[in-house]
Formats: sequence, structure tokens, C-alpha cells
Amino acid sequence: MQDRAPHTHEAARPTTLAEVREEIDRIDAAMHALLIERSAVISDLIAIKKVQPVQAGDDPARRTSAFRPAREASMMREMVERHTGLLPLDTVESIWRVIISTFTYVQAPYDVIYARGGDGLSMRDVARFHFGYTVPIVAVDEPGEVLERVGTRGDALGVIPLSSHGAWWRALEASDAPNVIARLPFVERSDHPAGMPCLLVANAPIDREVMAATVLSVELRDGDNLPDGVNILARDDMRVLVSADTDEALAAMQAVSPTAVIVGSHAPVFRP
Ligand SMILES: O=C(O)C(=O)C[C@]1(C(=O)O)C=C[C@@H](O)C=C1
Repeated sequence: MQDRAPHTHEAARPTTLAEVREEIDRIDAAMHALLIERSAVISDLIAIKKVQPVQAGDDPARRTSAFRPAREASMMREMVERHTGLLPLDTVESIWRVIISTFTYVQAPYDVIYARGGDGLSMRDVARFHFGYTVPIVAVDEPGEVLERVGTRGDALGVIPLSSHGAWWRALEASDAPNVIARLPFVERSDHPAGMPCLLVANAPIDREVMAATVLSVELRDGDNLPDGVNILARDDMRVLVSADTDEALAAMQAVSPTAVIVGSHAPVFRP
């Protein structure tokens, strides 16, 4: 293929269909070459991760998955912030979700176990949108079954819709239980094509480096008020799953409810 200058306002714009297609072929080949280059970088990353703990005190047995939700959340933010042009944000986001999830999978295979929720179809969309088609997905009926299946496996991610019934999160309170590690979608908006709000649970340590919002299981008593910066994620009567946005909000929540149990964390909510 002939080398052409990148398409800019200054460069001569293609005027025939053949020229435009030549330009598209050049761009497609360049994008493909970049993906191949990305996979070579991931090979280096695999070698580095084997010898470099993610954070002090890490238990390698609890780090078998390559999934780093805080890093992914910040990558998705940056992608949204730099995006421009005709291509819908949904498309760019879904392409990057497939790229990142698949590169997570090639580092260390894992599967995604999700609770079907209402019609089951929305949750299937959530699983495919965020994890692509290479990662195996498994549907189960109830959040409790997701947690049972994730259990002590280091190579499974559970996805639970926030609209699930019952206080399913109480099963996260045990010290050897999975933790909440992320909240989906990473980029929230009302018209998100797979935007059902969900929590990701995994047998992975709580990311202390980036403990942006802390997730707690709380039993409210009559008259308890939630402090500023504490939001209810899910509720079953007086049992609530909350997220505290800051360390101050976390301390205030623990002052209101000393029996509150930390069950995970997630990156700050991002609404562009
Ligand atoms: O940055 C990492 O730790 C990676 O493993 C790379 C990568 C990616 O493909 O960009 C893949 C998985 C992680 O969840 C985050 C990012």
C-alpha cells in the first residue's frame, strides 16, 4: 500500500471513493498494528506483574485475576474526556471495554458470573458490553449464587445488579468473603446502552491505594441519619449497602453505626 500523509485539514482531502477507501484501509491497518503492539506491551506487563506486588501486604493467592478496576475506571474517564468527532461515545466505550477486558483475559483467564435480574436480557447486555465475547459469561438466578460461585476462586468476577432483592451483601461481611471491587458502568449516563447499575464482586483485596469510595454494610436504627457523602446503593428494610465518598464520610458513617462492616470499594462515580 502506498504511504499517505494522515488526513488533516491541510492535507489534500480524498476526492474519489477509491481514494477514501485507500485512506480507510491505511487507518484500519494502523489501528490493527497498534493493537498488535498493545499485545506485545501486555506480554511485558505479565512478566512485571509476576514479580511486582500491586500493593504492600498483598496476598498473591488473592491476586490471580489481572483485573485492576481502579486503573480501568481512570482509563475510561480519560477516554471519554479526549473523545471527539462523529463516532458515538457508546461505540468508543464498548470498543475499549472489549480491548481492556480481553487483554485482562489473555493475562489470566477468568469468567464472569452474573445474576440475571429482571428480564435477564439487560444483564446479558451488561456482561457483554463490559467484558466482550472472549471472556466466558455465566448467568445464575440470584446474587447469593453469584457469591457462592465466586467463593474463594481468584479467577471469577461476579456482577450483581443494584436492583436485586434482599440483603444479599450481608454474605460479603465474612473476612474470607469476596469484596466489592467496582461499580458498573464506569461511565454513567442516562442513555447508556448497557447502563443497569451493578456492583462487581471478586475474591480480590480491597484496593487501598485508590479507596475512593468505601462500600459498607450497615444496619440502620430508627432515627439514624446518613452523613453527607454517604449514598445508599441498595436497601432491604433497615439493612443498607452504602458507599462513602470520602474518608470523612466513612468516619462519620462509622460513628453513626459502629457495627458497619466494610465490604469493598469502587472508583468515584463518573458522570460526563
Ligand atoms: O494496567 C494493568 O494492570 C493491566 O493489566 C492492563 C489492562 C489494560 O489492558 O489496559 C488490563 C487489565 C487491567 O484491569 C487494567 C488494564
